[in-house]
Amino acid sequence: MSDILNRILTTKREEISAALIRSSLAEVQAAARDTAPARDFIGAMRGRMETGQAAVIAEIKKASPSKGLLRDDFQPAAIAASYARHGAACLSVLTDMQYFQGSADYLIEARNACKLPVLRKDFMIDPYQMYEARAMGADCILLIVAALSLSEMQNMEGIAKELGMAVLVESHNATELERALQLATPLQGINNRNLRTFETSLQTTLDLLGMLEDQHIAVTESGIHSRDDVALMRAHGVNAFLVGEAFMRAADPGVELARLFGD
Ligand SMILES: O=C(O)c1ccccc1NCC(=O)[C@H](O)[C@H](O)COP(=O)(O)O
Repeated sequence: MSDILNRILTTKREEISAALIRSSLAEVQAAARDTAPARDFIGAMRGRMETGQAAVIAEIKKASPSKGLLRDDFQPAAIAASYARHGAACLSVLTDMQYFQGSADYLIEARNACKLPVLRKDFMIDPYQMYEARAMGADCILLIVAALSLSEMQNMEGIAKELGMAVLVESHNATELERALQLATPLQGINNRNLRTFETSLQTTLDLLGMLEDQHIAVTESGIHSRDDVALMRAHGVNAFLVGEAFMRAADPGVELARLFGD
């Protein structure tokens, strides 16, 4: 496991211990079950692709370990509304505080500002976080194969299903993808970022694509910056994208989405 992932996961374990003192598992489970039903994340993705469009998961991320602060003028509700106006299929909102300057409040504000389904982008290692995610309104959660055993992922996928949330499973290499493919979710994320060097290479997606089957949706994640990047992916049949930095650095993130993905 990379150093950065190790550090993040250590922080997550500390955060979960602290959260359990504030609210018990039973309390968070009750809050999750009291929340309005989840929006259809996979349906929104498929809806775009069925009409020949790219399905873009547009990310709301203030900062990142690899790039530091990405956006000073950070207003999640305004960004979400702009993404919705300019054709995003779904949102991804970073809720990790320590490494990404994210927050649960940002997810709540972004989701309230539009009708798009929302991914809670965080480092999920414990079922507690799944109930927390649903209680804050998340419609989808991320499972990072590098951070979890197969049985942990299967257990968490089962809880997501019970709560009506979709699962995006994320791999960085063929060994991870073999494990990811043992889950039921069609949403298979391939992350182009090497977590040791932080370099991104779209070749990672191209190398792993052949392992997926017709029922899967390949989501290429990280390092999409230009219309050429989008065209390269689409030429290889990849029509689902998770994009953060390129949008966050633009004056209007939604306008940049339309520029990268428009005809
Ligand atoms: O973005 C990082 O620096 C990072 C570091 C360590 C673990 C995960 C990290 N990023 C999470 C992501 O997967 C990206 O936010 C997402 O794929 C969007 O990537 P980009 O378009 O390159 O911002």
